[in-house]
Amino acid sequence: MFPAALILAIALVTLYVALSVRTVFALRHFGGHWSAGWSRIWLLRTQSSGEMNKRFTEINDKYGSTARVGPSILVTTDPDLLRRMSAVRSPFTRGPFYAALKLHPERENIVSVRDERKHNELRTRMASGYAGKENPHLEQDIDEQLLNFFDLINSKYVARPQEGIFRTVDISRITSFFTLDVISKIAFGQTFGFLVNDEDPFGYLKNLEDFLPAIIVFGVYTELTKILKMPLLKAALPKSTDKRGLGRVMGFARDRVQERFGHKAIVRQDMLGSFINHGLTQGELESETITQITAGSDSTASSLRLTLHFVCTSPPILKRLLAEVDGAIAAGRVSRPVIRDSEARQLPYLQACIKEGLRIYPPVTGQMAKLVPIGGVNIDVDGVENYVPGGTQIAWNSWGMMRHQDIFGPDCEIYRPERWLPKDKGEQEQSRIARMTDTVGLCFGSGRFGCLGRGVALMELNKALIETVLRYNLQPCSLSKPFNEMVVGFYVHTDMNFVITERREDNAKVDAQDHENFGFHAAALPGAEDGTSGGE
Ligand code: HEM
Repeated sequence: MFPAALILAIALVTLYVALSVRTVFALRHFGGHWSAGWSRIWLLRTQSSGEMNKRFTEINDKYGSTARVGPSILVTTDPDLLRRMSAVRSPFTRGPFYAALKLHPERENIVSVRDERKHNELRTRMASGYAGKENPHLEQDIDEQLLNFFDLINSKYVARPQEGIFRTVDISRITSFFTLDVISKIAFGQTFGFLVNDEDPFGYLKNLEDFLPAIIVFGVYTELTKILKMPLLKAALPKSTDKRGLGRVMGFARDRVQERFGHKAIVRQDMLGSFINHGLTQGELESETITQITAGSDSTASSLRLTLHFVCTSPPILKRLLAEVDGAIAAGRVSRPVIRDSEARQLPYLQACIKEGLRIYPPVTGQMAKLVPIGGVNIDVDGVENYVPGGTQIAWNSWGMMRHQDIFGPDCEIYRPERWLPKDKGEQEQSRIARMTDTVGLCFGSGRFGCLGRGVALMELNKALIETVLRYNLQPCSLSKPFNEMVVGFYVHTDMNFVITERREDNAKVDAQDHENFGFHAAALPGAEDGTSGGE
């Protein structure tokens, strides 16, 4: 008995070692951390480090534009490879990674479904709803939420030090409130009420933070998603009957969907209305509405808050942006109280600021790994052809992709919107900018996997960035640590505390007058000018 068990154990270990060696050798042409060929522990540690974007970039910088991060996982910063994998007739498919993006306990959604035919069909039916083509109120709905955003700031967060009112606000929180209310309004005609209540009414954002460990583990060991089908674990997943968190959001979405069916069905021209017109069933919609909320809120919020941060902490950039828009307002090219999307698109420096924001902080940093087809493919890695066997997943490193020095210039770590402005009208400049534009557009993915909400996201950014800097001065409370950041495929920002004061044309004049009226003098510390050391 004993020898038989021993033989079995030895046979299993030998089999395991042989399979591992085969896996390690299959991608031996690709550099990476020494342990990455043997296990996914390095990947797990990287994902849980809170700075996966930077660690992936270190690996790509060291080992090449496509490098190894797991036994059968590569990561790439190569824009051409991403385009190739996502192209309409490409044989690459979604990798097992996508299964981890299933949020509804029973149903797939457009982001998680791996079956190509089903995905394609869903995409065709949902595209016009996401693009807002069947929603005549889309722009007005966004404007309304932006004005609610300003009402919240005006009523609770504007500091007026001269009146003894000292306030700060965490802009990571209120920018999320803004995009969450926008998406709920344009998706099903009713806001969640984040902005008007100045709170997270469902505990959704808090719940997202609680889920971070699971998001990290499932993103690496994607096969674990299968165990979630077990009744015991399934019961622990968010449900639409929950009182708080994602489950409560699911319940809200389910109720909005239910209202559209039955004999007293509400008919509205919004995303949901468009999806219904294109034949999505009630069950499909219950799953898709959760995806709308998760896909459509955090990414835009992080881009908005970080672009605001970069613009407002760089006086020459802010000055130039304001000069551009003030000039356009004076020329009657900007609607009030909120700029139109079409007008914002005509402001080159505003566009440069937005593109630079998306470049320096691409909002989606998750793997979004594509699966190499059976039979394998040859790919180019920095000028060398390498074979990748079928079944390998190729993830993207969006952070590294947006930092290619040969595309964006040697100062790609710096927020500099000027890089987007042509230095002359020559062909070389045109192709430099076209290449940068093509690459930064990839932060939305590409081809048959590209973001369906791109137009909505850009509309929000076009409006919110310029209208905020027109109304307010924003100053981070701490320059040494302006915010806490955790990167887990998206950004979790906390304590992004800013002082917000009203921007009034006459502010500078008023201050100068105050000094005159009260006879203030700069009381300099004794020092060099009067020849004293100031120490006595
Ligand atoms: C700056 C903001 C945004 C960025 C950077 C962004 C980026 C992305 C990326 C990288 C993907 C996946 C690409 C892939 O799988 O290869 C994606 C997919 C998607 N996004 Fe966005 N997104 C943004 C905003 C939005 C908004 C506002 C919405 C909804 C209104 C939205 C809806 C979607 C949907 C539905 C998909 C799935 C498309 C499909 O599977 O065919 N996104 N987005």
